[in-house]
Amino acid sequence: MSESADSHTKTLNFNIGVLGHVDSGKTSLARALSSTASTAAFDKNPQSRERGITLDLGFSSFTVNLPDHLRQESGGQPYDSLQFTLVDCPGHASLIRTIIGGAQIIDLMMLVVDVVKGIQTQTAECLLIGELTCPRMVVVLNKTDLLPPNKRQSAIEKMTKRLHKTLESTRFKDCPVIAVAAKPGGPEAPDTEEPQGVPELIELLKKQTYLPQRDPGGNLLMAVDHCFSIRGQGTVMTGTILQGSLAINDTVEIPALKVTKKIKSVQMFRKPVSGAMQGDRVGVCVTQFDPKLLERGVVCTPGSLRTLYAAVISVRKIGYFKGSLATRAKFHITVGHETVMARVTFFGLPPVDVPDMTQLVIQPSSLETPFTFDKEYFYQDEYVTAQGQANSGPDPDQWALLEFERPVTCPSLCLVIGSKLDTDIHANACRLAFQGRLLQGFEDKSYAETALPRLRIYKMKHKEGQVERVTDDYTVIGRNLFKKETNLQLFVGLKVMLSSGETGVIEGGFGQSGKFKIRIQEGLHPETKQLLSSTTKKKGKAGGKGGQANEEEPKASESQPVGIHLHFKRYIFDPHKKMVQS
Ligand SMILES: Nc1nc2c(ncn2[C@@H]2O[C@H](COP(=O)(O)OP(=O)(O)OP(=O)(O)O)[C@@H](O)[C@H]2O)c(=O)[nH]1
Repeated sequence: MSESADSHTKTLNFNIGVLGHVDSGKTSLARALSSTASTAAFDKNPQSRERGITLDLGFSSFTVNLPDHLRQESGGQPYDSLQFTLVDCPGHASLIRTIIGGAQIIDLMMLVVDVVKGIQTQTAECLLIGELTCPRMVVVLNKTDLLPPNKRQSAIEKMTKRLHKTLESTRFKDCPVIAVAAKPGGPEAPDTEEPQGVPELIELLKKQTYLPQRDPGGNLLMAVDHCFSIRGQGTVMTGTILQGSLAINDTVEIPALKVTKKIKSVQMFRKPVSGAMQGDRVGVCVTQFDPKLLERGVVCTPGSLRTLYAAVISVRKIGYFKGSLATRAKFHITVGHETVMARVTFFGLPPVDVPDMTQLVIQPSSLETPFTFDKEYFYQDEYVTAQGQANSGPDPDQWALLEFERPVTCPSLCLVIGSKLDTDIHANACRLAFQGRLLQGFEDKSYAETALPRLRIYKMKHKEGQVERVTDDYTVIGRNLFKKETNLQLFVGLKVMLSSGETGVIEGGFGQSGKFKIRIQEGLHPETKQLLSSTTKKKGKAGGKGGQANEEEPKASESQPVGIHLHFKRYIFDPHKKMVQS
């Protein structure tokens, strides 16, 4: 919670994410709110006008009188005013980046809907993101001036009903819906045209506020969105503190530049302060560096962030995503404050014939599925939705390995969103594919050799061959299970099953053509011997070499009555590709 420059007044900062489909009027609304608040009689604070028009890279703020319910809630720590910081989220990529980065600090989401167009693709995506990250929402139906005056009220009511129906299945079930015209007349209208419904919206926002939980503890993480230098003073980075706190004289790290810098001064909305904490928007002046090197990025407690080449995440498919989640496919991954491409490998626990109910228990934290290197995991060609869970609840026991195209810097356990941003926004399809939480990061560039072999993800394989002949009561020669070039040593010791019922063990290769010896511990059944010797006799007649151990390949047309079945596991990241018995 911010302490304003004047130590006699204390301002409570409340962050509102402004989200909605392209062109729904987010920026116009943010502008209308800021200017209405600073010019109208909402605020008796003399500094509000100056603050209210601070528009910088999608962030604006305005100050209003503290509502009574907050005065009561804040009890021993009374505030004098309430500052709304609007985080206007523009294009999609920056939207999810901002939201994920700001997940801990957005206290309320304002979903802007074009009243004429209703719910559009991005509206639905914003709703999803809101569900993942935001405790409260207000829906703003914008552009009501475009409705014919005589049908305006009924059209607004109809749209409100439709929205409530859509929201029924979300946790924003009873959220308020309000109608406005942020910029009546559209782009051509003169700026003097007064917005409609904005004072009412401000009142509604005030009612929806609560005391946000901010934690000054833990490592500092600040998202920087702008950087410039001031001659003689240093370089200023503006941004939002996502985690922890900072103060003058602290040393902070800029991971992208691999440098640490000392904080010389801090400002909040142009007023000097001695420090700031989670949720605050600040300008931080540090010792000089070239601002061009850091357009956007993060600042943190030295050594607290990790640069990852790959990661294991818990994963849940987003129900509205129509595409498939195929292993080895590439997705845009938003993690921490970055969006990068990554190749994804999905895996889960081995399938069970009889469902073990303990495996279907949903983790209460809903996003964090325990992950450990000690378990064995089952490779999935495609993400598997847990039985009976549909897409609504968290999937237990579903993970994914992400291999980033370039390393990412992020805090541990952060939220991860996978999307297909290259899908056409007008295709009317949800581009958010899955969400999860980062559970295990791989910081070593050579993770494929060092860490991945520890990740025991296996595929089940099945091979079928035939017994060619018997050499003695305890040994048979098999064929057609392996190719000539297969390294049979990798299979030595694996158990096989004969179609006649006996089990055996692969003892080693036999000759050069991929044949192999099987040791039958219990001995061959007399019937099996009988069956095989009759085939061998037949073959002997045909080929003239029956009974003798040789490497001649039998003709494909010759039927072999005894089959060999081999089931084994293959660990997909095993550098030696050793085969293991199932
Ligand atoms: N008629 C009318 N037009 C509006 C209203 N609000 C916004 N517009 C117009 O709608 C267009 C989009 O407005 P913006 O505020 O830029 O929308 P946005 O959602 O911020 O757009 P992006 O950031 O590009 O996603 C502009 O041409 C605005 O002038 C309104 O209340 N009525």
